[in-house]
Amino acid sequence: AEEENSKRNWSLQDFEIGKPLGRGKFGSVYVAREVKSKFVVALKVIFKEQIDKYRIHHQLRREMEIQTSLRHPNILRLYGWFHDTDRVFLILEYAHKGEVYKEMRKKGHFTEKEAATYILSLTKALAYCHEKHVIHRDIKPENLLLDHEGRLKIGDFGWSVQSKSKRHTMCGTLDYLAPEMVENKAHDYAVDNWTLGILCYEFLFGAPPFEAESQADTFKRIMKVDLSFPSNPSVSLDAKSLISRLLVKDSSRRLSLQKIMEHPWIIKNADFSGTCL
Ligand SMILES: COCCOc1ccc2cc1OCC(=O)N(C)CCCNCc1c[nH]c3ncnc(c13)N2
Repeated sequence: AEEENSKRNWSLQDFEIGKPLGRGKFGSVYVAREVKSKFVVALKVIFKEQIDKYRIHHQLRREMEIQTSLRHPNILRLYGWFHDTDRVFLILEYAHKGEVYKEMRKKGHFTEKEAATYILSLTKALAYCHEKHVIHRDIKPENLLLDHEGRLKIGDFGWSVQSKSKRHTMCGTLDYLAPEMVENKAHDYAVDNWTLGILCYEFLFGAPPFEAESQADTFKRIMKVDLSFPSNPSVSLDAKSLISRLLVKDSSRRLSLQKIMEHPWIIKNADFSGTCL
């Protein structure tokens, strides 16, 4: 059934459009239901004039080819796409519980069990991407989604690249960028390891570690790896040790994805089913 669905050329008539799920830089996302199968999806609508205006044809095409080719429980599926005269439509897996960062804001910060479960899910998804030579480079809370079981899904591949060599292009908001990216130096897979450290800190404390009033100050704090842990909320030494092994300036010395999965804090706290209900 799946293969004929992915080959089928879909059109807007095949879907009933539901509530809007949010607006991104290039388009809006809606809940939608495929009329015949009653299968619920997320439909991302991108206006062709925006694609032309921001000249993102090739990046969008690469991103869609990447996301279509990836099959992992912690990566949002891209089932297919279609277009009409002025819009491109992406047919995506629907994440019922929405954006991780909204959940984080609501709670202030996650428990060590929630944080460890999300970090483990992300690490597994990144290990899968890296073995397929895909570097994400733009993982931030608003790109992370939760399905109906509370399972984490990486939502959009804003700046992912198929790469074996080092990459140079600048991208993403500063808070999550590794020093070698902020310095616009050559970078490789290890940027995602750095970002895992940033996210682990933010999940536990409610804000990223190098946050500052200005981008210039954030830049300085990243370059110095100016890392400090507030005493409130109180966080275990194991968690701090993992974060300190990821937020390392020398990208070759950051803890590997395999070692993250074996870290005592992950083993002790993560729910290996990924749902942590
Ligand atoms: C070129 O695009 C590649 C794919 O990008 C996306 C795929 C799916 C997305 C969001 C994507 O990009 C970011 C974006 O548009 N927003 C930040 C606005 C909407 C936020 N999502 C809210 C949301 C809630 N339940 C969901 N279930 C599935 N997908 C969702 C959402 N969003």
